[in-house]
Amino acid sequence: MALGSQSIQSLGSRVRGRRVGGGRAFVASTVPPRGRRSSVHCSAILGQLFKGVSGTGLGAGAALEPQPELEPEFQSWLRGQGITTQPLVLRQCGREGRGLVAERALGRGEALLQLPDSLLLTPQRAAEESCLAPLLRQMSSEGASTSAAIGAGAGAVGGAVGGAGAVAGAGGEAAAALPLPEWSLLALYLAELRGRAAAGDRSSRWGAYVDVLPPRPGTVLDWPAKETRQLLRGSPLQRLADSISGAAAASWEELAPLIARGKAEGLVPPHVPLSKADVDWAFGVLLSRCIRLPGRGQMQVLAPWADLLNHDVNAETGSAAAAGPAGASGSGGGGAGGCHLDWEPAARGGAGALVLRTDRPYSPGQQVYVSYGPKSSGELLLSYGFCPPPAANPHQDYKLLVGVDVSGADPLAALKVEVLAKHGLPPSLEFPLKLEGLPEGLLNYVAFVEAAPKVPQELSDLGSLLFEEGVFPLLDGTDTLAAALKSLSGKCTAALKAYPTTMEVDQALAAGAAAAVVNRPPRGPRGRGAQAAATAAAPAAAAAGATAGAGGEGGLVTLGTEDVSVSALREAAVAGIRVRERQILQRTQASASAQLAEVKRAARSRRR
Ligand SMILES: C[S@@+](CC[C@H](N)C(=O)[O-])C[C@H]1O[C@@H](n2cnc3c(N)ncnc32)[C@H](O)[C@@H]1O
Repeated sequence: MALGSQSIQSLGSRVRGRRVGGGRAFVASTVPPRGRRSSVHCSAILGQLFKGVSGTGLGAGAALEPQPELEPEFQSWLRGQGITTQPLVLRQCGREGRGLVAERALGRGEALLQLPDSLLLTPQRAAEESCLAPLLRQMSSEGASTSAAIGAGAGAVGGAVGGAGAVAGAGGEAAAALPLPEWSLLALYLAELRGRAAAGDRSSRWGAYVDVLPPRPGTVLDWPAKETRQLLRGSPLQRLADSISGAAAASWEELAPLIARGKAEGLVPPHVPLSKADVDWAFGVLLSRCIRLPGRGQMQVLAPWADLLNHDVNAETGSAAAAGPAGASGSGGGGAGGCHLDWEPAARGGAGALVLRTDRPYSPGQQVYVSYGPKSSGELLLSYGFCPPPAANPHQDYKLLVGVDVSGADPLAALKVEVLAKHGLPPSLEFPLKLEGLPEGLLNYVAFVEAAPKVPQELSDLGSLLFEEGVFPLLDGTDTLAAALKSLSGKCTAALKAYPTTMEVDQALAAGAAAAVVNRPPRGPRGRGAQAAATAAAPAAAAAGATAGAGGEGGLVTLGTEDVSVSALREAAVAGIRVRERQILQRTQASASAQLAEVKRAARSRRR
């Protein structure tokens, strides 16, 4: 599924003439295309969403108290690789897990991190260092490159990855030489590294990095499939979950025969399982930590140390575009605010480095954030395992899928698909409905796919009028704008009916979790063993805007005074998302009805 915001925007930009909603309260909104995000932003202020709930106690301007070094082996490895970790220090940042904090006062525009190429786990490096390197080389020389299936599927994951917008197919600077999509190469090598680490094999230089990766990244890939279906029923998030798991499955389909061949040829050391479980874990790590570098041709990499930056939605304020550590993109420097993370060729005396540039001054003790991109709370939940309160997330939306009915019920379907293609539009599109207004171009698109002209050839003129001139004509005496508004209203009704729960139930579910969490004082710093459960707890804890203490084993975490299963926490987070989605649908429906009434009134007065 490739329902890109790029298409939505190009559609919007084409629509001229009679604008719908323009100048009214219900105005058009669009999403920046993933591929063109040009900056990553960070903020030192704990997000509004999480005000006062960080377990670190590190508020803006607080002095940084000395603490024992976190992940000392990892940090000593970094130093051994020539990295100066200062002036950022690794700290436990409450519910957000580990994060990077300013150790001293930082000035605006300071170049931090400075990771050289040798410290980036690139797809090329993964291919070269993999135990399957001989096979991968052979594939490269045979020009095997990317399979279409994976390219398409993984692209969907990539979009979720770190907001990576990261298309997992050939994308990086050395893409032409890659035997497999970037995504698959990284997953393959990461799975091998995990196997080696588990067996105590310290031969890889990445061992210290792999040791600090989360045992359960907490993405939707960790959710039981049945639970995912139940939880997301009725929500457009189900499509995102499907595309993420579909891409992971497609990638595994591609890797499995290669791994089997490598084992048969004795290339895989006996202590390295390269199991599906290890590859699945690697997909989760990539989904939540992979970084896309515009400065290196959109290459996706794992970047130790840089991938310890947490997300703050406010970190993108004041700038045109953003992506996250996982999608960290930033060529172009961004707008007024926000850190900028990207490969800078001139850094390190011209050798090049991954650089994080501060957007403004920071006080000692302030956490430095980046934005993982303009993502809804559901997108963050599925891709990163945490869920900011949807009502406070400016990127919260309801992704409405609109498309030509290709089931056979519409006799004009083939012609419609053809005309849409002529205008550079796909047969179906996701439009991000928001409380503030309709996505630009939505009504034009709906008017077209719903049209049923008596003379099919009229579709061609209709396409030109709607998409090139932004004009909604009369078609066989029917006002196409009125028809689009009516259809939109109907779609909202249907979407509202598709939820398995009621608004009241969802409000209670979400509020119940929030109350239980808020009533619970945060616990002390977590140990490594508690991390998996804590990560899983993050969604509802974040949904509640508070910290859940990490508790017991076997999927149990402590929430309020009770031990509840991680499933219950996810349920509460998703309930909070459904509440917001419903509000968006209701507002859209009300607005569509009001506009429809206005259109009818105008038609009546024209007739008089
Ligand atoms: C790129 S890593 C950042 C480092 C991470 N905190 C760690 O300890 O490894 C992304 C993960 O950090 C956590 N995270 C990042 N931003 C967060 C936020 N605003 N709230 C809660 N968790 C967050 C999530 O677990 C996410 O999957």
